[in-house]
Amino acid sequence: MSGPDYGRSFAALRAACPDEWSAYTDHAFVRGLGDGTLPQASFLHYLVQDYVFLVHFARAWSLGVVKAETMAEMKTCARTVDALVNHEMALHVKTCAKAGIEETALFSAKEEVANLAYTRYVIDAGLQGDFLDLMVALAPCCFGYGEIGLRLVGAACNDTPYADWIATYADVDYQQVMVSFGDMLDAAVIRRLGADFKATPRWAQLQGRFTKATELEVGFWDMGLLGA
Ligand SMILES: Cc1ncc(C[n+]2csc(CCO)c2C)c(N)n1
Repeated sequence: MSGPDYGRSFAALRAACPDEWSAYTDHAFVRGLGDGTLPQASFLHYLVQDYVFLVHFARAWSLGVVKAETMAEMKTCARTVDALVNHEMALHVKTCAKAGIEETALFSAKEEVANLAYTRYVIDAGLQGDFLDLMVALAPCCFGYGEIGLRLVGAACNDTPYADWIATYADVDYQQVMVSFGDMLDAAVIRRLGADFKATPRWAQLQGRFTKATELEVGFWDMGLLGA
């Protein structure tokens, strides 16, 4: 199964962990979003946890500003921090408010272990490693949701209550952001490892980080299902 074109590096990373990648992007939670069978309690539980997730993800992307080596890299990271903190989290706030959950409750929500494991893994990849270690740990989150959004918008039944969620990630603007991120990642990889990056020992390490972050996405969906 091939996915959208988000660049060479992502295509190589994804192709090297097909089982983990389908466990993530074709998870029961994702199917439930598409056909509308996901219980609302599971969705809300996920959304509250995802708010906390985005708080820590914004911290991880901020680390990208610290580790960037070019102006293009720094701009991508700075833009993403702004998008997360000032825009994407507003969607969570709005949806939860409709269900009677206030933003202060979101910020102080008890963080599930699967959630904590994922974001701290990513932050540690950035602290211990360099810009590439951080970017490949961040990549499954961004590209995976882009791929899920595109697939579901083509296949979703019309009356799923999760149409807004699907539309957010299938949106052309979001897809364009993923294409730009893919371009930036390709340039960052080639700058540091060369055009034949897949032949380098360093690539195997980066692949390990990408695969681990993908597994942690599976754990996040599992957590969402259990929360109902
Ligand atoms: C568990 C989890 N994984 C991925 C995303 C999607 N996401 C989070 S940050 C980001 C990129 C910056 O815009 C994207 C696409 C999510 N919300 N929650």
